[in-house]
Amino acid sequence: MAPTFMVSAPGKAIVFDEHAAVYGKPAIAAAISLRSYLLVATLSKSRRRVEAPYREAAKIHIKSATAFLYLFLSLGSKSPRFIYTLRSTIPIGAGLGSSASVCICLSAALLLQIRALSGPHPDQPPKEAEIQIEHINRWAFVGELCIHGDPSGVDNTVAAGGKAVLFQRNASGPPSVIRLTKFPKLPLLLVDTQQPRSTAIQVEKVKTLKTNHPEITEMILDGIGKIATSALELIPWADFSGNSDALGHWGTLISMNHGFLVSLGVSHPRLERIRELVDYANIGWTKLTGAGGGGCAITLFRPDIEEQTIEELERKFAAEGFQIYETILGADGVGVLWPAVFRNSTDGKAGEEIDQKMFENADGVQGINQLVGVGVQEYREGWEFWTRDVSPI
Ligand SMILES: Nc1ncnc2c1ncn2[C@@H]1O[C@H](COP(=O)(O)OP(=O)(O)O)[C@@H](O)[C@H]1O
Ligand SMILES: C[C@@](O)(CCOP(=O)(O)O)CC(=O)O
Repeated sequence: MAPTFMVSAPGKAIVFDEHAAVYGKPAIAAAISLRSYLLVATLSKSRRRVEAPYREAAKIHIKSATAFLYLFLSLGSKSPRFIYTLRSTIPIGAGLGSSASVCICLSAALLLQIRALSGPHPDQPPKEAEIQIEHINRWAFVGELCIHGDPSGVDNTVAAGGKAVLFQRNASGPPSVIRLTKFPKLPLLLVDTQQPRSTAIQVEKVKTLKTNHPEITEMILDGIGKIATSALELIPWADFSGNSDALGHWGTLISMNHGFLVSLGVSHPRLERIRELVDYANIGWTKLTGAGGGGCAITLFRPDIEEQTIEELERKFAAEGFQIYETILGADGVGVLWPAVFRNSTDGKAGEEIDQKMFENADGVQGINQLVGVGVQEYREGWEFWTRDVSPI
């Protein structure tokens, strides 16, 4: 009987150049340490059934249940004796690529079950690892087609390989995607306005602005495009540890990028409130991420911020109904915990299997992170990742 195992994949944040990306400018999206986790447990022979990963048939789950069924019927092992249990720490519908992360988990788990992947293991040649990542990514894209209709493929590419990508739309074909394997791991505050938003409406807003004020809007879009280029130039050589100017340089670019997005009309009073509170606390540089009009803001921390200042700010956010996440930018891509057994443990659980009940009962984001997390506060040993060849940037 195959052991119980687990796979995990990150969400994403657009770090530079949303909206300008629609008009062919380069944009940078990076993996964040909020993740989906999928536990695959084998049933005994007497219990032959397939259990879908969503316990409540809530409307919001229907699309991803469809993706699961499509992938399961395309890739599923001939012996349907498994329970797939999905838990996630990524807010849904907030522009953080939750569905792509789910699809990467489903695709990786199903491909592992039919033994169509090799690794991950520490000695695996990067070229071979790259092939596995792409195999997972392509099937995940099929799942994304079920959920999003016509996605660009950026979210699943980031969730598969982690770190970050530079993507650029192409008038005559699919977008070009360059993997940024040297992208730094940076602590990030992610604040969810809890304000629902529609990407299509925000994109339409910019289109109308461009029709009514073509010259000025194009100037703004050009300006935004130059921001990603400038940010990119720093990656190969910069030290982002806080001992150099690199972090401040990126911080300035983040603030400038937000200013441009405000002038395109895609911010929201709740997003501006986040920026105001962060600016008063003077802890970092803030911009909206994704389509805007609600959704999330990201703050890159200045170096040497006192924990107390962050805690005070977090209290203010909570009092005003914002949801906060301390995350890492440039997180790892798809990972595997095989078998799903505790390796390190301060609670005397080392060697114990992480079973379905334990996973289901984990209490919220914190509970999931404590149990199996590869996030910020927790890093459970045993997770392995396919590691790509290091690119020049
Ligand atoms: N963890 C999840 N569980 C169930 N369904 C999900 C999950 N994540 C995403 N989805 C489905 O995918 C849709 C798109 O969500 P998401 O990827 O978060 O959108 P975006 O990143 O564009 O804001 C949701 O409306 C929901 O139907
Ligand atoms: C506004 C835009 O640039 C990014 C939208 O991001 P999201 O849907 O919020 O993840 C649209 C796009 O590039 O397709």
